[in-house]
Order: sequence, then structure tokens, then C-alpha cells
Amino acid sequence: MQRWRGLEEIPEGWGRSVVTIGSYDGVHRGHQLIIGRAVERARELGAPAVVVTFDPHPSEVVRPGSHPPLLAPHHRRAELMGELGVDAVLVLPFTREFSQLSPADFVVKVLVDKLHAKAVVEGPSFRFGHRAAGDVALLAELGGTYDYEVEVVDLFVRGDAGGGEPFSSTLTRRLVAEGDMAAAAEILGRPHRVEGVVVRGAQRGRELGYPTANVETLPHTAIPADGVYAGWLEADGESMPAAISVGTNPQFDGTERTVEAYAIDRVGLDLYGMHVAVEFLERLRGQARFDTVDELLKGIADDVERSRALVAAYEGRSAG
Ligand SMILES: Cc1cc2nc3c(=O)[nH]c(=O)nc-3n(C[C@H](O)[C@H](O)[C@H](O)COP(=O)(O)O)c2cc1C
Ligand SMILES: Nc1ncnc2c1ncn2[C@@H]1O[C@H](COP(=O)(O)OP(=O)(O)O)[C@@H](O)[C@H]1O
Repeated sequence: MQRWRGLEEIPEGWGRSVVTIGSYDGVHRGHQLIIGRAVERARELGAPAVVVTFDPHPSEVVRPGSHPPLLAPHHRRAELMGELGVDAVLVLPFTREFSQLSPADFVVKVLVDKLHAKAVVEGPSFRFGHRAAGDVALLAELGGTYDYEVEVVDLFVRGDAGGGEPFSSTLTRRLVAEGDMAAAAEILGRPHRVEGVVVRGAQRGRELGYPTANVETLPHTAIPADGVYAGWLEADGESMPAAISVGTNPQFDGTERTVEAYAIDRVGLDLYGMHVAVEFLERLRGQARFDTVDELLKGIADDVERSRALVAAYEGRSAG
């Protein structure tokens, strides 16, 4: 898969493409439907499938300081899009100037001049151009002028007919912020993950008998609510069942919020400096301050047993 940052990186002579445009944060199941259809249409037309996305999130430029917490960093999104069969991902730097392009100028500059769009696939609520003035009707109208077709993918609705909510990144962010990882995973189509480099902490974990890899998360990461979770620590391509703590370590009067994962039963790991990922399956409890450290240790031992069982049950389900 090709990855381009900015229109200038599109190779000279790039031919006609099937394009879909969006923030696609999290590449959740709604996104997967749209991107999947774009890939299918691309195969039908014998053209490459290109996803166009933005960095930073457009809302940051429209309302500075409003950058939403991200469900997945760009490199992870590209990886997920690659798995869906996407041929190229174009990340457009979303500048103030870019945000001021009219819908028609956006279409000409990006879709026509650079990607030579043959087809454009979008969800029904797609908006583009200055003040989000363009919608799918305008996109289709411009397609008449510039010779591309437009296909609008109907998004499935979550829950019961009529009563459910559409797949949504905003809803997923809220669920993650509340620690409802099962509901978040239902929308994402996989467990939520955060990643980053393992840094040094208070070096206390090993003394407690539970060394924890402290993950320095990337800016704007959607971090689950403070608490203890069952999940996985993924390092070097290996996914290890883990008990995860998110919070400030109130037991020890900590002030800094950390994401730390104990890989269950693993001894002698050395993860410092490695880029790892933590995946969240289920929230077990909130962060607590116990009367004694012994009580904390009993609590952690219990968390570890519950995590082991939950992960085993989940992996059994997925395998079967
Ligand atoms: C499963 C698990 C549950 C934890 N629960 C709590 C808790 O309830 N309260 C707390 O203050 N710290 C909790 N911790 C965090 C430990 O206090 C922390 O891992 C320890 O202080 C080591 O920190 P360090 O990695 O910086 O050395 C938990 C850690 C794990 C692995
Ligand atoms: N089972 C394990 N799970 C997580 N990290 C482990 C494990 N075994 C060894 N380690 C190593 O120990 C480190 C954590 O030990 P800890 O005493 O908590 O130190 P720190 O406070 O620096 O995180 C991890 O960064 C990792 O390199």
C-alpha cells in the first residue's frame, strides 16, 4: 500500500482512482462498510482504491483546542485500511488555508486534478469544503461536470431497528471515556487499543510482584476511564494477556496519569524503549486506595485472575 502526505506526494502520472474521503478515526465498522465498498468498486472498475484523510482532525482548525481524542493514530488507520484492500492512503495536512477551499475547489484540486476520480464512495452524512458546505448531493452534481460517479453507502444502525444509534466515532470516544470497552469494541469491530513507547516509572511494580510496562501514549490518544482492565499487552508482534491499570496510582499519592500493563505470568521481559500496544477487553473496577499495600496486592491478584479468565474466554470464542 502507498502512503502519501500531501498532494505533492502523489506519484506523477497516477491514473484514475476510486476515492473515499473522511476522517475515518478508528476505522470502525461504519467506516469499514464505506471503505470496503470503495475497494469493491475499485476492483470492478479496475482502478486503485484511495482513501483521503486529514491531519490534524479538521475540528482543530475550525475550533482550535477542540481536537478530539483519537481512536487510532494515522499509521494504525493505514494498517487497518490496508487490511481492507486499500491501495493508497493520502493524508492531507488540514491547514486554515485548506479549510477555506470552497466545495467545488476542493473537488477540482483533490479529486479531479490529482486523483482523477472515476468513482467516489461516501456515507450519507459526508460533508466537505469551507464551512462543510458540500454534501453528497453537491458531490454528485459536480461528478456530472467532472466525470466521476458517486455512490452513497447506507450505514447500518446499531441496536434495534429505529431505536439504535449509527456507528459513530464520537459515540465510540464517549464509550472509551466511560470505560465501556465492550460497547466500544462492538462499534470498532475489535478491542480499542492505545500504543506508545515503554518508559520508566517508579520502579515499584517489580517490588510488588507485578512489573508493569508504562506506556507513554501519543498526543490526543483516547484513553479509557481511570480503572483496572483485562486485555492484552502487544510487544514485538506477540499479544500477551494482561491486567491493565489506568490512573494516577492513588495508593501511592501519584499525580501523573499512566497506562500500565502487567503481562500475566511473564517473567524477565525487558520492554523499555519498545513501541507496544495495549488492548482493552473489559473494565474490572475503578482505581482504589486500599488501607494497606497488602490489600492492594490482594486486589491486584484478584484482577489478574479475572483478567486471565476473561481473556481466555474471549480467545476461546474468537477461535471457535
Ligand atoms: C492489575 C492492577 C491493578 C492496580 N490497581 C491499582 C489501584 O487500585 N490503585 C493504585 O493506586 N494503583 C493500582 N495499580 C497500580 C500500581 O500501584 C502500580 O502498578 C505500581 O505502583 C507500580 O508502578 P510503576 O510501574 O510506576 O513502578 C494497579 C496495577 C495493576 C497491574
Ligand atoms: N510481566 C511483565 N509485564 C510487564 N512488564 C514486565 C514484565 N516483566 C518484566 N517487565 C519489565 O519490567 C518493567 C516494569 O517494571 P516496574 O518495576 O513496574 O518498573 P517501572 O516503574 O519502570 O514501570 C517493564 O517496563 C518491563 O520492561
